[in-house]
Amino acid sequence: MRITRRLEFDAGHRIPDHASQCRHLHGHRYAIEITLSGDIIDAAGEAVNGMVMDFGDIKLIARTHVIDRWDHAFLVYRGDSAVVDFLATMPAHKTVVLDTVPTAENLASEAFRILDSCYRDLYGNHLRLERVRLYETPNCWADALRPGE
Ligand SMILES: Nc1nc2c(c(=O)[nH]1)N=C([C@H](O)[C@H](O)COP(=O)(O)OP(=O)(O)OP(=O)(O)O)CN2
Ligand SMILES: [Zn+2]
Repeated sequence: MRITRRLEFDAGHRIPDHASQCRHLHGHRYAIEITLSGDIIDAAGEAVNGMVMDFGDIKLIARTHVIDRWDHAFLVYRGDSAVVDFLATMPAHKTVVLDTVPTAENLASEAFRILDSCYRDLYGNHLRLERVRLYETPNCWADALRPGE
C-alpha cells in the first residue's frame, strides 16, 4: 500500500547559472508530496489500526526535519558566494545553505535524503519512504526516488 501526504511552504531561491529568469532572486509557493509504502497495520484498539502511518505523524516528521527549516527561508547554493555573503549581512536572516543549486530536482533529492531515516518502521509493517515529489510551481515538479529505483 502507498500513501501520500502533501504539504506546502514558501521559500526564495535562485539558480545562479540559469540562462533566463531563474538566475534572479525570486520565490515560490513550493509543495512537497511524501509517499510512503508499507502494509496496513492490523492492530485492533491501536490508534494506527487500519493505517500505513497516521497522516498527522507524516506531517509532523516532515515539518520537523524539512518544512519548518525551509519555510520562509532563502535556499542558497553554498557556491553562490554573492548571495551567501549578502544574506550573511542581514541579522538573523533565515538562510538555508545547500551543497547543490536549489533546483526542484536537488531540493527533492535533499528532502528525500533528510527524510529517509526519519520515517521508521515502528510497527513492523515494512514502512519506508518511496518518493518525494517537489513542486516548484503548479506546472513543474521533480520526483526523488530511492537510489536504483
Ligand atoms: N529542470 C528544471 N528546470 C527549471 C528549474 C528547475 O528547478 N528544474 N527551475 C526554474 C526556475 O526556478 C523557475 O522559477 C521555474 O521555471 P518556469 O519554467 O519559469 O516555471 P513557471 O511556472 O514560472 O512557468 P509558467 O510558464 O508560467 O508555467 C527554471 N527551470
Ligand atoms: Zn524558481
